[in-house]
Amino acid sequence: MQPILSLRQVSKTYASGHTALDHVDLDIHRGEIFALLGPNGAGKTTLISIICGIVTPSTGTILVDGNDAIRQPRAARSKIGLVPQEIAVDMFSRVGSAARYSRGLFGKAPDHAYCDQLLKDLSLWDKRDAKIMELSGGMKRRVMIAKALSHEPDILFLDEPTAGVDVELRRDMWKLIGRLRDRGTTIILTTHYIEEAEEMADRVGVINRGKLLLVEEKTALMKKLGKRELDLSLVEPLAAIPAELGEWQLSLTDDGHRLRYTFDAQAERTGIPSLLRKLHDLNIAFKDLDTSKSSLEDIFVDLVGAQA
Ligand SMILES: Nc1ncnc2c1ncn2[C@@H]1O[C@H](COP(=O)(O)OP(=O)(O)OP(=O)(O)O)[C@@H](O)[C@H]1O
Repeated sequence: MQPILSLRQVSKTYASGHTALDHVDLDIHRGEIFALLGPNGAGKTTLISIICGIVTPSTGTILVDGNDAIRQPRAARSKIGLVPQEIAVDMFSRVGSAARYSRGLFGKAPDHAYCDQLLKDLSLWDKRDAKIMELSGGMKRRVMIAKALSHEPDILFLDEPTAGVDVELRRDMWKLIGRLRDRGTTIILTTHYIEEAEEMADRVGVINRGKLLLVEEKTALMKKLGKRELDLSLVEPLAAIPAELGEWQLSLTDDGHRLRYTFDAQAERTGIPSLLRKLHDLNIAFKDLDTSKSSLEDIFVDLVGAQA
């Protein structure tokens, strides 16, 4: 299937001389949730702004559902809903009219039933007569989403959708994004909450200093780079790892009180039973054991750290 969004060799050097994007190639599949991860200043907002026609790229081409974002900006933009990082709405307008008004800006015929349904889906229906300034931060964010969806876009960009919102609202937001995807909307979100990508995304892209370092299926990425660790708290500290334990990948921490075994999370045989037997044979006793899995966060820190 044709990608819904296709970027080729997109670069942006601002007038200041700063290169915010450096030859980015990216295809987004129809109907997926794609999370773009990157630290502050990595180029995420610049990338979204270019796709939405807000910033002009220095080089490169962008096709939005077959429309050239530079030569056919209106057609390209009509396919996209954008929820920016900053809440930017007319605080005096009423919730009920915000989506209807935004729809009009895209030149779409009024469809009150559709706009009302949006408010219901976003749990804003009870607030339809409230002024936007009377809403909580989380509710204002929902209004931003209603406005972004008002013209029935196929692609929804969410720039840091849950920055500064509490845990409960974040979970609500994730559910909402899941529902939108179920209805066929392609969702691209930027985040520096790795947990968000881990929870939601089908694919993950990692960007740092304007370069797209990697694009991968989330589960494949976690399989490929994921490691597991088994930590044993020893009864007696060890000065060194005995030679008899050479076949396992072990390290000593905590002044020899802790023996750590790192193994491939996906391997058929973990090697743990044989390691425990060997420890028993060597009279190395432990009082506690703990396992952990490397998260997307560990993988991300390794990737970005390697580029530093
Ligand atoms: N208009 C501009 N003129 C000059 N430099 C800019 C401009 N806009 C952004 N930059 C710089 O480009 C780089 C990328 O910024 P961008 O906002 O795209 O990053 P980001 O990944 O979205 O970061 P954040 O998560 O902090 O929003 C930063 O170093 C930023 O200072």
